[in-house]
Amino acid sequence: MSVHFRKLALIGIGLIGSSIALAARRQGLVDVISVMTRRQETLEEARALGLGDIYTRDAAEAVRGADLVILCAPVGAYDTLAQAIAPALEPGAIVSDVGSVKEHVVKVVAPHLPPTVHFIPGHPLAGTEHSGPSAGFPELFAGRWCVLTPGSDVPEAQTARLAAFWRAMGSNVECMDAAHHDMVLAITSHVPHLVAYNIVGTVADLEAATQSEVIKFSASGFRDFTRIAASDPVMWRDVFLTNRDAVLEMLGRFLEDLSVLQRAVRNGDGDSLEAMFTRTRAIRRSIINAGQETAAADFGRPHEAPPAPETKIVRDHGGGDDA
Ligand SMILES: NC(=O)C1=CN([C@@H]2O[C@H](COP(=O)(O)OP(=O)(O)OC[C@H]3O[C@@H](n4cnc5c(N)ncnc54)[C@H](O)[C@@H]3O)[C@@H](O)[C@H]2O)C=CC1
Ligand SMILES: O=C(O)C(=O)Cc1ccc(O)cc1
Repeated sequence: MSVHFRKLALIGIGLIGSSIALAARRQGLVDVISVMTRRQETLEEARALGLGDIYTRDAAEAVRGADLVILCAPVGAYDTLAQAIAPALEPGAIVSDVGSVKEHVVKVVAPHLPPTVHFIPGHPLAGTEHSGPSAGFPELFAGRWCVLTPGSDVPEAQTARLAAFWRAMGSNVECMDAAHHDMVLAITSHVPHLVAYNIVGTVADLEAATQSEVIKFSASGFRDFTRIAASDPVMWRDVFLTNRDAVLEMLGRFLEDLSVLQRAVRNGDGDSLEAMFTRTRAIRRSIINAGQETAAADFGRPHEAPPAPETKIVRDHGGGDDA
């Protein structure tokens, strides 16, 4: 299905908004892109990057005449933004979003919208730990899933149009119920981020001497948590404020399972540990087979020349210069 929109309004222009601008432009999916953000500095950054055609800090002005509006701000800003755009929305427009939670979005956005628009919440399951307009790139959505959660009142043809827009940017698209989305994402995304924030936070609280060793020897496992724990603080604050029930449900299960592992370690129960680690290895293999990760070591990072080797002899019997 070929797809084309006259005017795309992006409300918020960080990693996701800028990636949509670049991908939609590259694929020729829109004639005009209007860019709205709250801060003048971010607007100027977007302008310097050439992400749109119209730049404004006025959300209503951005959506006027738009046949596709996508909210791309942290979800905590949605209520105010929906109120601001509602009076200026074009009848027949599709209003969507990219927020990481969906039930809350329906709750705070839908009541403000006129019945003449089609509200189809969305969530591209694609991102990085970087934020802001310069973090975006047009390939971000390629091969990744985008979940749409249309209400039962939305005509199928409108959902099909939005799905075609995401497919044209390289995404696979699946529709589901907002509550189901929030439960699935709680365990695949939200709890893993909480665990990463927690383990990196534990290190941040260690005394300075131990902390510097953790940083130095981080490639032993810790490093891979730090990428996730470097994700945008405002965006993730909003996720945990707005998907509380599903996160608490999945966190409860996680903590129960962690206790089982704790007992196995305490009891020296090697059979249980090995059985568990064998099951988890199989999960990673299926993610690779599904094309959602590469099998390359180091999370597919290109290998750079390592820094010059440093050898240090550490004595555990105290004293002396160990250089
Ligand atoms: N970062 C990620 O990996 C992913 C994020 N998302 C969702 O996408 C949305 C945007 O996230 P990112 O682009 O990563 O964030 P970001 O921090 O890179 O960009 C957010 C942008 O929103 C705008 N903004 C912030 N507060 C605003 C306000 N009060 N009013 C108007 N505009 C405001 C600014 O333009 C800012 O650059 C969030 O709702 C997030 O849950 C979805 C998938 C992946
Ligand atoms: O950077 C990563 O690994 C992510 O997990 C990206 C991400 C963050 C938030 C989402 O709602 C979807 C994808």
